[in-house]
Amino acid sequence: MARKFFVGGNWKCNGTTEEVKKIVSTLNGGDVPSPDVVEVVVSPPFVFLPLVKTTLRPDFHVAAQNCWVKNGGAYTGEVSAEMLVNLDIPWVILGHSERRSLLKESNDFVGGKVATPAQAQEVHSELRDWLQANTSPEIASTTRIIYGGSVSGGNCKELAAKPDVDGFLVGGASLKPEFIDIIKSAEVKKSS
Ligand SMILES: O=C(CO)COP(=O)(O)O
Repeated sequence: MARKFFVGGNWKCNGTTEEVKKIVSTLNGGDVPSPDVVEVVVSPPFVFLPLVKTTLRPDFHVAAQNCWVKNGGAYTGEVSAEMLVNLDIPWVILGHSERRSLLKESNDFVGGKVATPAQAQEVHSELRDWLQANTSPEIASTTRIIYGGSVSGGNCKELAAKPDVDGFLVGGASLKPEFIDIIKSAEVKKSS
């Protein structure tokens, strides 16, 4: 498989210590395809990173939700990439649309409105065409283009079946047991 399916769980600004322990326990008990079929990364709020990192099953990875563009210094409230690497967290979500929406830009598909599988495929295919024209055939064929916006246990299989949907960034549903079903949707790729 040229592009391994990717499932990211963005917990956004949610959770208490007890809730985080519960989510981790659900994930740890979930029966999911092996890491050669799907790469799973969950992204808790900064304050829970060490807890999740030390308690989450080793076949799942942990990401931060943002990081500062510069090294450490007089940047109150920021977290640098160096700090994440120091915690052995080499993943980070950068440029999430909700960070722009804090400044009131629209965010139509997040939190309730899902694109149809055909719409997702159309946009992903155009992005891949752009990569083909502007980078290289190798980059175009190996870059994973993941869909985010109201992915759920109910719609994940149909979305995953589209050839240019290489995975998901899941928000609300990543806090629920249905996240396991979403991870399982990677199996669709094996039969396509
Ligand atoms: O923003 C998203 C993933 O980071 C999508 O969020 P929802 O799945 O809650 O719509």
